[in-house]
Amino acid sequence: MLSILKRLKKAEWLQVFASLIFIVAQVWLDLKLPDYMSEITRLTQVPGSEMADIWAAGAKMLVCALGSLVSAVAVGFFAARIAASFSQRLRSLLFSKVDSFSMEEINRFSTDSLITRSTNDITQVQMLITMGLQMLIKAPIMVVWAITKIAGKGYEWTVATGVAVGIMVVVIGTIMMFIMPKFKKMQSLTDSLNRVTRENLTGLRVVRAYNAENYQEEKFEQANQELTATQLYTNRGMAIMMPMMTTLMSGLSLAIYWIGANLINAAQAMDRLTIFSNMVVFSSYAVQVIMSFMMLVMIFILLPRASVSAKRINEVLETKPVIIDGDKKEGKMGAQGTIEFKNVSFQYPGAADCVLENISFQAGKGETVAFIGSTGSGKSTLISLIPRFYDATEGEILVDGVNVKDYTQEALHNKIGYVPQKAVMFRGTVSSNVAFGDNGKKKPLPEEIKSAVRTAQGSEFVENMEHQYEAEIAQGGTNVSGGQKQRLAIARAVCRKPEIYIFDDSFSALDYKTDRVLRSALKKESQGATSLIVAQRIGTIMDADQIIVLDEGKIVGKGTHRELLQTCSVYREIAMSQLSQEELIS
Ligand SMILES: Nc1ncnc2c1ncn2[C@@H]1O[C@H](COP(=O)(O)OP(=O)(O)OP(=O)(O)O)[C@@H](O)[C@H]1O
Repeated sequence: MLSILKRLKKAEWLQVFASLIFIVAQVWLDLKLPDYMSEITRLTQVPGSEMADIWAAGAKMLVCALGSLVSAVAVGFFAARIAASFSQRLRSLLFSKVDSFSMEEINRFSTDSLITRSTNDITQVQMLITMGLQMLIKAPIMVVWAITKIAGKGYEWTVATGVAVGIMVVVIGTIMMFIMPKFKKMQSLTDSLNRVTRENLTGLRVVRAYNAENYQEEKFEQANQELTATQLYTNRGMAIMMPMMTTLMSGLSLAIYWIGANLINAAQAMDRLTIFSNMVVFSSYAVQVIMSFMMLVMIFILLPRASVSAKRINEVLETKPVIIDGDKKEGKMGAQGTIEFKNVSFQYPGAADCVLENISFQAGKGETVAFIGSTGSGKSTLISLIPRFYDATEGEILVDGVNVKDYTQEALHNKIGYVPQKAVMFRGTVSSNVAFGDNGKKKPLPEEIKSAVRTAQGSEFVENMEHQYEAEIAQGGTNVSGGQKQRLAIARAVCRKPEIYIFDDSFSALDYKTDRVLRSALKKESQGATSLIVAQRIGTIMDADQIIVLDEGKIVGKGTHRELLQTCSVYREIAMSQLSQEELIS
């Protein structure tokens, strides 16, 4: 918890200090009240007291109470401000940290846990700061101050208070011992609940189509049940604790009055009034002591969960991304548009075997290199190494003659137009999705956006939409078809005017005709740009300058379509399964 508080800014520490002053003022004013109460008690008992004196003491009491109220409001105000601005900053820090993560870190934490950490965990810390600042500081000051006030006012009462505090410590300690570990479990159970909910919502169509609602509900119920059981356990602990505390408080007041009654009985007549007034004051202070402990109990309720949350937030913030930026912004002179893999091998983090082994090839400027192979042969993995979604385990990948690790990621990504296997759309408009991101150049003009959509064969459907290029795109592109999403994703890459295109099976949702027309439009548009295309269809890649055939992570064939038909049995097999005899020899 403390390590996360190190991230508080100077201005926030100043506000903490200001709160401290108000808290001390509040405690002082609260502890002043019993003194006036004692004076009023004394005045009412002493014959011949002036009514005006009673009014004066009452007025002072009122001023103290009002002062305490103002201080409490001020502390509440500061606490809310500090907590809100601190959590706003934590959210931004987490967001940009997660943005800098490679797929390895994202997979390590899991998307669901990263969402819980950026939302629920920060709320826990925010709650602790809001409540804690008021209680955590106030309670100890109150306890110490109240104890010094009651010291010496009668050892019988002090013993009674000591016993009550002793009982309370034992009760709190025992209950905490049982419920603390449960608080720790609660956050990871929230992760699970998020995971099941997210999985269900993203896969809703499949869930419906397969009548899997019951199965999903069972999974949700299990996660929900576990979280509920843990919450019930902790809440029951708290439910026992609170009435015990109030009983203890009432018991202590009773004990103080009972002891007081005995002391008054045994005392001389002239001492009775002093004992009575001491008793009134003592019982007020003793209640304040117990109240302070109760406040600490409240903190104990929040603290374990918030400190688990703080630890989880810190884990993310302190993670050093495995992908470290280089400092180069430019490639080698004369090597622009070239890509070279030199003996590249790759193993997914935690996986037992290499997914890619000893991959070497070169792509010259303006060339099209295609990758084909059976499912799981490593095609997507291979091309994901170029934008450094992962770093190669062995070997080197050169873009424009420079190792990808030596570039700043921004400079590297500015060179690339990447179209993923599954087209990703963001909530916004057609234009905002096509002109997405930054490529280090000027923002594209509306004409350029239109031209990119035209190249991607998307003009017709976009212009048929209401508001055309300003038509709304729902989150995840749920209001456009799979093929339309792919076209917009391709238009996004075209609009970027990159040196290198990477198409990860990006033509699969297009019909054969559109696929062909799109590729020829793309060829015209992207003259001079190097293209790497992963495809399942031979038709898509037949014209490539170089086709690389992958099998179980190894290159088993390299050459043009015609060459491979002669030399590579794996390629021939794929080709024969897709093309007619005429197409094969044409
Ligand atoms: N994040 C990951 N962690 C561990 N292994 C992975 C991960 N992603 C993919 N793999 C494994 O790597 C291998 C290659 O996967 P990849 O997605 O590169 O294949 P592919 O040739 O593109 O397949 P497809 O044609 O089906 O898209 C597969 O065996 C897959 O199980």
